[in-house]
Amino acid sequence: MEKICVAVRVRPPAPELSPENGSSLWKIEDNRISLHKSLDTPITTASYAFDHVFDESSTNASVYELLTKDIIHAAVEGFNGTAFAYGQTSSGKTFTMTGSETDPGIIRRSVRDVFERIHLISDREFLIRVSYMEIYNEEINDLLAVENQRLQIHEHLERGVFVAGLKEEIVSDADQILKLIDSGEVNRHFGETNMNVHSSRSHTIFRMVIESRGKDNNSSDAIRVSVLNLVDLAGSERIAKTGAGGVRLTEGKYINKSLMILGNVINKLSDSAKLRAHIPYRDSKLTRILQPALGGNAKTCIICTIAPEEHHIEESKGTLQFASRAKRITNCAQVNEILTDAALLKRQKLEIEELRMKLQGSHAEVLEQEIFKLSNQMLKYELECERLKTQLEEERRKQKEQEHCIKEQQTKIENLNNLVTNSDFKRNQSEDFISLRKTPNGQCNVNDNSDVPGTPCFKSASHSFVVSRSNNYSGLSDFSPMVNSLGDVADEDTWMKLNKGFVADLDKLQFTPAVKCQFTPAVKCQPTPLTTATTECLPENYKEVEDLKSQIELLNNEKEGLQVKFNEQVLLNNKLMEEMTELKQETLHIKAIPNRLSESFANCKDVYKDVTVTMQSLIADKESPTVKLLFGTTEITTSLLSTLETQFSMIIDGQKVGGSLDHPLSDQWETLRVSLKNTTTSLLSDAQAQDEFLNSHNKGQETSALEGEKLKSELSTIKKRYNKVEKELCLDKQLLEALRESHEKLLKEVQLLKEERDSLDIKLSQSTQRLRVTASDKENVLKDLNVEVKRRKEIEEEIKQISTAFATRHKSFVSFHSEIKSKMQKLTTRIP
Ligand SMILES: Nc1ncnc2c1ncn2[C@@H]1O[C@H](COP(=O)(O)OP(=O)(O)OP(=O)(O)O)[C@@H](O)[C@H]1O
Repeated sequence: MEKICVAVRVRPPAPELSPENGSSLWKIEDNRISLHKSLDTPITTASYAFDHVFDESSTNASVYELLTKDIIHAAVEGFNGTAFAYGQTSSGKTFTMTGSETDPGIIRRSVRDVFERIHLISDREFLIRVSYMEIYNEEINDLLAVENQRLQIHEHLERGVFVAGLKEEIVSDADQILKLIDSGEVNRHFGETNMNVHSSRSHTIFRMVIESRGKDNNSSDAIRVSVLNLVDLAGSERIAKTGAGGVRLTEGKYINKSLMILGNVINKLSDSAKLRAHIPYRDSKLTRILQPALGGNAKTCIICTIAPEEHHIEESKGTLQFASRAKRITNCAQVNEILTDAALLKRQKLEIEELRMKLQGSHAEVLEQEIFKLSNQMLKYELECERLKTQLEEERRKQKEQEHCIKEQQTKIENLNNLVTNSDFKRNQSEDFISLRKTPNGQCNVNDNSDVPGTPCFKSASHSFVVSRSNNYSGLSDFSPMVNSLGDVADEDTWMKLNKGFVADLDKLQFTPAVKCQFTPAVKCQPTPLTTATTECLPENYKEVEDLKSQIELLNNEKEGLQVKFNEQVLLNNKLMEEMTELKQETLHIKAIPNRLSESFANCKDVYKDVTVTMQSLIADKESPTVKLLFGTTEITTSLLSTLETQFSMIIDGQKVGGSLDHPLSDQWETLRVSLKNTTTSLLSDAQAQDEFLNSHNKGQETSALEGEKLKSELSTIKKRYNKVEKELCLDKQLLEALRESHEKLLKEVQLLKEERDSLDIKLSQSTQRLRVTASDKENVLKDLNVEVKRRKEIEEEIKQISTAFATRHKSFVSFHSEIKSKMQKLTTRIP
């Protein structure tokens, strides 16, 4: 484990502002930077120490030499490496990473240094690939291929986190890379703000993948692959100071948000491991890409840049606090090797041979193997747990999708039900109307005097036929454009919190309402045209409506069946979760075993020491060969015991211990137990023989007899202790056996559960398929119904026209009738 290397660099004051207050308020002494009030009084609360502090006169060459060089060299050796610049806008990040013509920055120096280094390594051959990307407004663009925009991040078991579709150029010399960088720079987003005429509006990541292998083509040689990331972050900015508006404002908001997430990640990582909760790497593309550099397996350095001007003091303090927290982060860098099968085999053989040499003639090997086996088992459990966890999460996601799908179906069915109810109601109305219009013998009584001029009034109760819109429609969410929803990010308060190490509540910064509605307009915004229809049913359509109704009932039944299956699936998943918890507990038990073994072993060591001390005290002639042999044996055994103790502590600390896995567990324990017993018994019997010998020679001498008694009692105490240790060992063995059995049982159960889950998965997918078919059926039904409604409307229109024509004709008939009548009256009056 090694800490991230953190340095601070103060840029020279801007020419137009210099000298603002005579001299800088920041004082640098060795690797410490502190804020001084005027008259040179230091402010104690604002004093920070880092790995390096570079003052205004420092050059990129010195920064590279002291901070980055080692990481670049390590990258050539196979370690992942990352260097990035962090700081407020215009504080000198790009100057540090890219540099100027006279003083090239870290990126250019690294490129040259990598090739110089490679030329010095004569026994390996190298393959270098480079890529250059930027994260602009939370979208990844390829700077080496402009057509590659909005690239996605993916995760792979072996490759880790990677950007899909990013162009990687294979290069053979430094100049080629520098040309590529120049071409990439052209595509980078820069913009002018009040703070910086050439301000980076995106985070850029220049990446070199360095692969190497031995030149002699030895099959035992592994391929080393390391990734070197050189990152120039965009600077945090206060909108009031940058005077940003329009595009610049949007960019500023995205920049501040991603830096805030980076700050959150650093905060969480700087907490002690116990307090550390979930690290929110996934909250931004930047933190996802930098994940290996932050708490991962890379060698990392951060250069935090600050502006010396007095009006930037608050921002500079924020940057220094960020740097202080970053300093607490530890990474676990290791050479990244890809081993071929042959290389792996050869390497393991060598390791085994080495161990054998080390522990030759001792039983420690058995213990070693045991330890290795145990650590392997633990690793296996942990991997299994991780895998099950991922599966479970996937399962839950599927469930949610299913739930969502079922809800949608429910809404549709409810709409259809409404429609059918509505149609029934209208049908009743129609029937009432028709029965009103019919004479008792079934004939239409259109000439009924009570209804003259007799136009049928289908609209009489039209308002009661209007069905209200579904909730889905009326409940459209108000969504604002994405940019406005980011308002929280860019305001100054939030910015200040960011700089003071405040952990932002990211939920506030989510785009949920706007984005959700943008992505699901079909679901949210779909109107339900049928339910707004104001139509009436005619008798000839009853049957069709009845058919539709029964179809809908069928669909409802099917939906209920699916719901039941879904509930079953939820239950099963819960069960799986319980099993997982049990498995975890088992793993904890197993993890505790090395501790217990270590204790038993320490006891064993004590007993052995007691035995040897007693033996030595029993022997009068210190120069005898027995004594020499005893001393020799004691030394060897003690050193062996110490080695084993170290191995145990390594296991407990979670380090890897080499060994072979050939023997079964119980055999190893048995061998150890027997060998310990034999050794101790032989030592004891020797000691007893010595005891008897001494006794026989000192017979009659009272003092010696007493001494003999004392020694005897000591020996019996030792014997008792030995028996106790032996029992403990037996118990441990039993415990291990029991744990192994329960683990096997659990594995079987997990297998069964997995099979069950798979079969449920299949059922679920079948159900989903059926649901889809049902949905399309429903769609068809809806279409039919639409057609029907249209037809009814047309009929209604026709009836209206007929009624109007009838009314006109009736009117003309009435007027004709009255005309005739008046004519007849006139004629009648004329007739004498
Ligand atoms: N150490 C330095 N020596 C000389 N000039 C510097 C130094 N650091 C920065 N500058 C100058 O200060 C100005 C701002 O620097 P730079 O563009 O590197 O800032 P930045 O932090 O990358 O800003 P932004 O985040 O807006 O991109 C530039 O004109 C740069 O040349």
